[in-house]
Parts: sequence; structure tokens; C-alpha cells
Amino acid sequence: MSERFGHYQSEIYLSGYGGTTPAFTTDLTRLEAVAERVLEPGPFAYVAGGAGSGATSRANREAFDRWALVPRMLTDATERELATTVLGETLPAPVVLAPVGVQSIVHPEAERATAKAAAGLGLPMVMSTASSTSIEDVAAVSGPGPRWFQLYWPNDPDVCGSILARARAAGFSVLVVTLDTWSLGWRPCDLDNGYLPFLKGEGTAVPFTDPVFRSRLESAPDEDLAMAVLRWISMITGTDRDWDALPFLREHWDGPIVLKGIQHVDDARRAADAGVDGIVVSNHGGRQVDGAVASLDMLPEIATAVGDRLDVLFDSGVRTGADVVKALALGAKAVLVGRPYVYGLALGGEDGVRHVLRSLLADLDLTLGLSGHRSVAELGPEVLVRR
Ligand SMILES: Cc1cc2nc3c(=O)[nH]c(=O)nc-3n(C[C@H](O)[C@H](O)[C@H](O)COP(=O)(O)O)c2cc1C
Ligand SMILES: CCCCC(=O)C(=O)O
Repeated sequence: MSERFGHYQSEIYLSGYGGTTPAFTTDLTRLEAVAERVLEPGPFAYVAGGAGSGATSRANREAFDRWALVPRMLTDATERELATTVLGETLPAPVVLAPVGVQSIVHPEAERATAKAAAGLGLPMVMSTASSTSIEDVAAVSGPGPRWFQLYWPNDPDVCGSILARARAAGFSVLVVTLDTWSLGWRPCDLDNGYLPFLKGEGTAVPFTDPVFRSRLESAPDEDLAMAVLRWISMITGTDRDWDALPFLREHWDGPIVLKGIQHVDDARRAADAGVDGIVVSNHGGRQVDGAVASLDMLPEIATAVGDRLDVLFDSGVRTGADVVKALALGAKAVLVGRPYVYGLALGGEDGVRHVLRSLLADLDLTLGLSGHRSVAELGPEVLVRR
């Protein structure tokens, strides 16, 4: 265990057993229920909800239960190493904060609080294009560690270029391009509440602070919010692209490029052929296609096919240390975590995000060690059995 996480672990773990109760649960599978008590129905459903019947979100969790760890004994796992290298950068643990937009709907400090908590732990936060905070304001509170920026790809090339240039200038090095949300999925959970945060101007800080986007408007956003919002929504939704569009990104980004939302092995191969640096095997936490395959079920085949050509990352359904171990054993270099830290933000702002991340890291560290492994690099499919 590295010094860094040894400290987090002992503080949480020993204080818990010593009778000091945490501000809220250390069981990240219970966070949704706990956060529901503090959030308004609209924002809660927006965060917790999934596409359609919710089948994909459920499938994501069930897929983890079909794999089981087989602990090994007497392996001298007293000291564990969680650090790993992703996209050429060393991360203190194989955990990344997934891009989550509109964080102001759960806490006024929004992405600032999340960025500070991530920076304190040295973990990358992927800043969303749909953030409630501008690129420059997030950068100002980010730590010295790697900064990742997520792109919802505007169909106006000059606006896109301007946003990417700002992200580069603000020190973001990795570009994560989300492919699976070129339109919002069918989400009855939000339709039934009549709640879509963007229509209220939430999650528009990036375009509204962008000079090229603003030059496209007849009136400034504070004079005609509805028109500015509609202009933005029509730029980032409704346009699907094809593989021939990718060179545009290379022309406008000189760092690593990661494609998020890959589920089919042929798409993973195509991404590798296109020369991208990484992919996120993800179904957007079940928010886009109802009835889709669990993201974890596609990971082994994809990692086997392209893991030697690019970095394979994973998200959708990660809630526990064991989940992280399973995803790494099945070929992911690191996992992204979404809803759990958003619930932490809702429940306690920056401290709440930190509590969630530290709980996950402590659980990961203990699960790794008690299963008989000294480092995340040792994990492979042989540490699991299929139930
Ligand atoms: C409220 C919310 C907002 C999200 N916003 C974005 C976004 O702006 N960009 C993006 O690429 N993914 C977005 N996602 C998807 C996450 O990046 C991630 O794929 C997903 O949450 C992972 O699943 P999990 O929540 O089960 O961990 C969002 C997810 C949630 C819950
Ligand atoms: C344009 C969609 C942004 C938010 C998002 O990705 C989600 O709600 O899942």
C-alpha cells in the first residue's frame, strides 16, 4: 500500500471501528438512497435515472455479481501499490472521476468542490463540456496532477476549436470525446418530472464564457437565456458523426485523445486503427440505450483485442473496491466513477466527494491485499471465477 493511501485507509477504517461515525455512509451502494433524502426530486432523478425502463443500469450492476474474487493466502501482501500509468501519466490509483455535467443541480460549489477533492487525492477529474463552471474556473482550483477535458462535440467547428483551445490553454492534457450522447437518450424519469437542467441554463458555463459561441448569438445569454440555451443544445445534440470526422480532433488537440462510449469490439479495433490513445468501455451509466448490454460484459473481449494498442478504461456501475479489482482483472487500466461522487457532492460538498473517494480507495486497497495481491499490476482474469 502506498504511503498516500495508507493514510486515507487508516483514518477512515480505524476511526470507524473506533466509534467515530463518518458524516454519511461508507457503503457506496447505499449512497443513492441516502442522497435521495437531501435532493429535490428533479435533480435526484436526473442523477440517479437511466434510459427507458432502467434495464441497462441494472444490468451494469448485475454484471459485477457474475464475477467473484478467489482470495489467495500467504502472499506477503502487507505493502500494496495502487499506482498505475495511464496515457503516459502516473496516477496514484486506477480511479478517475467520470465527466459529470450540471453539478450545480446538487451543490452550489459544483465542479469547483469536485475538482478540489480530486486534486487533494491526486486523482484526475474529467471536466465535462456540460459543466456548471467555466474551464478557466475549474483549472484555477485543480491541482498539479493531470487535467482531463471531456468534449461534447459542437457541430460548429469554430466553436469546437475555441473550446478545445481554451482547454489546452488552461492546462488540460487529455481529451475525452464522448460518442454515445450525440442526443440525450429516452429518459422517462426526467420527462415525467418535466425536468431538464439545461433548459434552465444549468450546465452552460463553458459555451456562455466562450467568445466564439457568444459571437453566434443575437443577444447575450443574460438578455435572452432561452435563445442562448437552444442555440447551444442544437450545437451539441442531433448530429451523429462517422469515423472520418476524427482527424478534426487531432488537428485541434496535441495531447492524448480518448473515445468514451465504446461497447463493440469492432468499434474498439476501429478506434485503435484510427490511432487514438485510449477508449472508455462505457454505456454512460445506462443513461443512453435502454436494454443495452452491461458495460462490464463487453470489457474482456475488448481488452483482449486492443489492450496492447491503446489504454482501455472502463465505467458504468463501479461502486466498490471489489468492482474496481474485477474491472482491472478483466483488462481495464483504470476505472471511471460517476454517480457515487455526485452523491458525495450532494451530501457534503468538497468533503463529501473526498469521503466517497477515500472510502472507495480504502476499500480497494483492503480488497486487493486481503485477496492476496500486492499491486494492481498483478491483476488478471485468473484472479476471478465466473459464477
Ligand atoms: C448526472 C450525470 C451527468 C453526466 N454527464 C456526463 C457528461 O457531461 N459527459 C459525459 O461524457 N458523461 C456524463 N455522464 C456519464 C458519466 O461520465 C459516466 O459514464 C457514468 O456516470 C458512469 O456510470 P456510474 O454513474 O454508474 O459510475 C453523466 C452521468 C451522470 C450520472
Ligand atoms: C448533453 C448531455 C449532458 C449530460 C449527460 O451526459 C447526461 O445527463 O448523461
